[in-house]
Amino acid sequence: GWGYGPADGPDKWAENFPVANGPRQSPINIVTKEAQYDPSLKPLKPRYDPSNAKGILNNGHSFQVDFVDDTDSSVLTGGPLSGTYRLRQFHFHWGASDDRGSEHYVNGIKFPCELHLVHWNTKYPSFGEAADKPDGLAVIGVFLKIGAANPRLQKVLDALDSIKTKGKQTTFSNFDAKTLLPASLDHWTYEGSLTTPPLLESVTWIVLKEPISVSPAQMQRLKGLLLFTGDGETPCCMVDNFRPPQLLKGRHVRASFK
Ligand SMILES: NS(=O)(=O)c1ccc(O)c(NC(=O)NCCc2ccccn2)c1
Ligand SMILES: [Zn+2]
Repeated sequence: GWGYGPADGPDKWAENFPVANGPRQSPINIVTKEAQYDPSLKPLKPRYDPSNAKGILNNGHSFQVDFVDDTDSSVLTGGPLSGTYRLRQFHFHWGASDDRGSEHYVNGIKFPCELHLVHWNTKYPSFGEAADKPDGLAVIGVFLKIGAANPRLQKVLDALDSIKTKGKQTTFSNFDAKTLLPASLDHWTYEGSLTTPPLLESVTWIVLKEPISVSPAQMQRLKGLLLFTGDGETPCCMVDNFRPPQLLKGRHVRASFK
């Protein structure tokens, strides 16, 4: 399988996933001066139902909180999107130390962590069907910066102790993903891809300008997760699970704000 180490990491992904060298790969470095304000972008409208939260899973390269996505009760509309996108899961990327961890950069600045809220276009019958269509997915990226402890993260962090190793999952109910979003929904948007294999070029990226806070102690708990291992193998810490920025290849980033 793929991972983030020297033998199976981002520099090796093109061997099994040639789209890694494609025209709309993610993440990217967002150069804010080159992002054009687009007044036609509508306000972003995340409408999430906390009762759709289902479970939390250690998938071996991150952990994700999964949502029931068989109705339109937790959806994203607006921004650059036409149509309705259903919330499927959210997950994080982070570093071994706080000087790295995010996938997107802003003017070359890295954040210690980045949250991704993954949605799929309901014009398709399922996530799997949507995952390889050019307008199939929409991911909201939220930067986390070191500061005051973020009480909204606590419930997620408290669940990590029960999913220490790859494949472990546990129920995770009644969680409002909207509480993880910052006050402002100002964003940059561009056409990109999944940032992990299979690197499908199906994602409309919506990267929020305003970060949310995370304390050093809270970051520490993320780093305590074990990954890339199943039970019984030598445990190693799940850290540095981020892909570096990819070439723009002629793409334009739009801004929803002046
Ligand atoms: N990091 S990201 O771009 O937000 C992102 C979002 C949703 C995803 O499914 C992935 N990647 C991921 O889950 N890869 C392994 C499972 C998979 C996902 C899609 C199609 C086939 N197999 C990455
Ligand atoms: Zn991600």
